[in-house]
Amino acid sequence: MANDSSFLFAGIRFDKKFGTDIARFQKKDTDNSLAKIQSVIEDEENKETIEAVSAKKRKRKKTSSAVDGFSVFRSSTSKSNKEVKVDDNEDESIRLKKEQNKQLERDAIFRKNHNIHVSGYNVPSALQSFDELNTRYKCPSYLLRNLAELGFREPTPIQRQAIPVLLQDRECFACAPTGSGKTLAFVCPMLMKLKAHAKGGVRAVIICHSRELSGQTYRECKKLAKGEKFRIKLMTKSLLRNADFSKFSCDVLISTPLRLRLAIKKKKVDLSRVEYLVLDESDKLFEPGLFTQIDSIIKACTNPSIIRSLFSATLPDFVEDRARELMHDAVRVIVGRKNMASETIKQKLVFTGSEEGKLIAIRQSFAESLNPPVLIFVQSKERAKELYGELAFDNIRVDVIHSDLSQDERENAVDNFRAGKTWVLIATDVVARGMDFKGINCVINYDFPDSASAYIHRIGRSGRAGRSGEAITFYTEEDIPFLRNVANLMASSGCEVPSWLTELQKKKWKKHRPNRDSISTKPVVEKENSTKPDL
Ligand SMILES: Nc1ncnc2c1ncn2[C@@H]1O[C@H](COP(=O)(O)OP(=O)(O)OP(=O)(O)O)[C@@H](O)[C@H]1O
Repeated sequence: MANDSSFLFAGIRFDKKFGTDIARFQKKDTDNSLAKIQSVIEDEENKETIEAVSAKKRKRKKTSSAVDGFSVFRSSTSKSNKEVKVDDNEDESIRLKKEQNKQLERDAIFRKNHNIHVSGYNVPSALQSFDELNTRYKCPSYLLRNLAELGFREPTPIQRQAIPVLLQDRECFACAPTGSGKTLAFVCPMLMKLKAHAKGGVRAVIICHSRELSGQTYRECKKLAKGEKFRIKLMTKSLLRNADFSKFSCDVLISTPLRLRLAIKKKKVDLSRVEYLVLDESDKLFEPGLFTQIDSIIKACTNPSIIRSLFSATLPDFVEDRARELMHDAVRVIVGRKNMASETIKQKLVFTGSEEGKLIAIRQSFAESLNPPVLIFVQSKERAKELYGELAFDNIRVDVIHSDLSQDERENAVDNFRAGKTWVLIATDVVARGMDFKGINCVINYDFPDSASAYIHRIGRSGRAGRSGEAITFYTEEDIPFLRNVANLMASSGCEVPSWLTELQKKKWKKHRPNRDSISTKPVVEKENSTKPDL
């Protein structure tokens, strides 16, 4: 089964470019207004009703004319009961078919208005509102209350479509822009399906690529589950070390791949009863470094009725292939276009000439106007330390996060930045994905990102949940071969890009991490002694 993908989408046409599934509406639709489209449907409905009535009249006329001269008022009772039954059944099935077609049309128009594209057999209608969670799926009141308390009034497009898909026990792989609410899109149906706490091993698993994201997802789950006694666990170092996994039981377990794999191998955690498995940031999880761990987790989840889902803001073809190998009868949900930067972010490219130029540019820009919070990305932990060493004494509340720090230090760095105690956070790609720092005003790519997905995820730390944001990308001579790739991403998300940029030569973007000159301007001895000041 693993390698036979064709049956997964049996009965559907898999349109990678999504052009055809909306084309027929584009033909009719010159004005995007839903009201207008709906009135067209209603007109169509009226027309169909009128046609159906006249057809019935014609039919009746035909029946009566057939008996003309015998009795003009001859009623249908003159037909045998069997004939009447066949007629009624036919009418009923025509009516049902028409109703189904109308619903499909309404669904397609609704999706088009919310920029949702789906592929898959029999995809459930998207949610019109959170109220439908109750009317269609009997959503428990604690969850509706929590949604309201969190201020979530309307579902986001990914939530509108992915929630009903998962609630109808369909596997799903989904791609939606950064900051568009994917976490709720998988946590909400998971809690609804689990219903209440139950004993019996691990019931649901969410895998996140980093400890920071696992912690954040854990907190989001807790917020959504408030008021219901679920056992939600985060696989921390101490849990991994101290738990008796032979008796381990929880409703939702959130973990990084490495920790869960260790728990499977060394502690024999039992995942055979897992009913829901979510791979968040799935393209990252399927990268070579993590794939073996993910593979062993997937294999350990042996429950035949498991529902698996994959979510990310970037969905490369190799992940789609994996998803099709892995999943049964899956629904593919794409919001907007695949692999696109969020449209709410104003993006800029700045030529700095050299490494020195970058430092001058950043100092100048902070001196002119520093509008915190600002997140700065560099390509390695060494460079993060160096830049921190430069900015730490510039009278700016700056901190740094990278993988050499202890877990506590990493958590403190994130918490202080979230709380506004830190204005500028220097980071490696360790926080480029998934992290929800509310209200980041600006992301600076101090070092050019090494791939399209790195660019999309890094800048996606700003402009979240419909807010606006800004992203500035520094480039030097070394980055010019890859400039066009960023320019294309900028253009496709609606930013103005000078034409010379998009006319540059095309170059395949393969992990671009050149050896850059040191950021540090301090002599070596002083550099070694520089410590991190308290915030
Ligand atoms: N329906 C909603 N209405 C308003 N805000 C929402 C809604 N759903 C989620 N949010 C908020 O949107 C923000 C982004 O959500 P989330 O972190 O789930 O995004 P994401 O799509 O997973 O992003 P990324 O791709 O970067 O991981 C969060 O602050 C979350 O609380």
